Amino acid sequence: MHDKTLTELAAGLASGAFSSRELTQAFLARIDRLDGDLNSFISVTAEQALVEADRADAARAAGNIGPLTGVPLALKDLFCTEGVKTSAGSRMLDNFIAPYDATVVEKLRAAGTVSLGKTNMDEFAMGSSNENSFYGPVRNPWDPAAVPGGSSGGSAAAVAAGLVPAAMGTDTGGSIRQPAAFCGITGLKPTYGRVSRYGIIAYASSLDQAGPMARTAEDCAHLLGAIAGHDLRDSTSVARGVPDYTQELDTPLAGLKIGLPKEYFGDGLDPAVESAIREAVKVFESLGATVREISLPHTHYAIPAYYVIAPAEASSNLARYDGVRFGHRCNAPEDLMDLYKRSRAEGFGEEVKRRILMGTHTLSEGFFDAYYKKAQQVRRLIRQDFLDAFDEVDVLMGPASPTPAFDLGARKDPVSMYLQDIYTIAINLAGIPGISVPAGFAGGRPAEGRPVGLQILGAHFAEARLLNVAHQFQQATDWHLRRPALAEETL
Ligand SMILES: NC(=O)C[C@H](N)C(=O)O
Repeated sequence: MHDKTLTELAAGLASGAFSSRELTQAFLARIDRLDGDLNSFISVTAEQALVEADRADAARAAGNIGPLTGVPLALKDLFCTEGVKTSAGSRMLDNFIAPYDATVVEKLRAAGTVSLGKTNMDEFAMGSSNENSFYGPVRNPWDPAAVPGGSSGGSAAAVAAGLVPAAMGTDTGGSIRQPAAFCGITGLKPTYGRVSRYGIIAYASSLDQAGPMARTAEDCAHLLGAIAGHDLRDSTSVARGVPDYTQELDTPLAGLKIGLPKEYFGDGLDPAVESAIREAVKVFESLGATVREISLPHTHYAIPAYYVIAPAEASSNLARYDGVRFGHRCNAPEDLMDLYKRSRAEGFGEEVKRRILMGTHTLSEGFFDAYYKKAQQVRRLIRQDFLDAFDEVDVLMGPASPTPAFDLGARKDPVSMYLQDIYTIAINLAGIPGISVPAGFAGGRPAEGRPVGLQILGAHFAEARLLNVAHQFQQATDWHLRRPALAEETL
């Protein structure tokens, strides 16, 4: 069962081929057997999952069902889940049991899905390799020497290894798309405001957005439909109807106008990644699309702008972890100052501290105009680049990441890690949606056989179009059906 897509599993449940309990048990057994080395889960909530599965089976028997009733999935460990540890990959929240459900979790539960547990991630979603987790690194199912990407690395690895058919991630600067690319799965970052952020542990509030990670675009379409929508508890969620994202999947692509941003094919792009992307573009041409070069002239400002804005917002969001109300508290504090200082020094890891320091500096008096304000102005120019591009073309395409997955421990310098985000970050700054789909494999050592992701970008709220374009590609190719050897293992 583990080799089926979410859509196929939903059909199997509907036809009575298996029950949600059987499905849930099968995936739990796989997690039990295969996750020791992968480390993709922080918490497995087996007991609760079986209760939810039985509830789904009972609902089905009563005829009270939706398209996702009884389907298992997993949640990145920054979605608050009532009564379940929600750590954000940090020692700071290792003892935090969330008192309520995030809106995404509430919606998934209302849709009848079954959560198998919480997946590993870079601490507070800061990272591109999952090496910044308090719970240890995650391994890439395609090659245990490689990272799975980050920060939603646990979600990506769990789906790629067939431990769960789908998982939720979040994307602030690439955290869904880059790990999806590294692990050979499909990951969608929706438009900012499409999905409620209520109950998602905040990193950079003007950029954070939740989205689905699964085998196929079709699976992502079902999941996005379940989690999208306006929420009074998140003032940045947009009051706009949620379409049926599966409806346009089969629309033919004849006449589709594709733009290739020339800045996404420049220095630093791995040749194997480039050739996979160019081959993928040819597939679209064979489906009747036209292709032209586009320029996004402010692209090179995206990383500097993001690494001012994101740490600034993080330094403010993370001020709440003070050891007083919840989270890690140091032993025997001498006074309040000592409590703050030691709780934070012990609770946060190195990268989180680095970003809090950077953010506090750029927001401090005398520096605000030079850094934060300027970065916001640059952000506006970056957004305008995309708006101009979408006057000319329907979608943009390029690589999700400049390289395939790199080796664990290979990038020690934080700047070289930040450069990983070169093709993903501008999308968050502009607030537009983006999807990464499997598009081939790298050749040559050490990346031989590691997946490559094609990134497809659309205008604000063009998710249905992106899913259509991605689905048509998946009808014409089989990259998304390839499995790492680990995932072939049956029980
Ligand atoms: N959170 C993300 O989207 C990942 C990004 N690499 C960051 O560290 O900020």
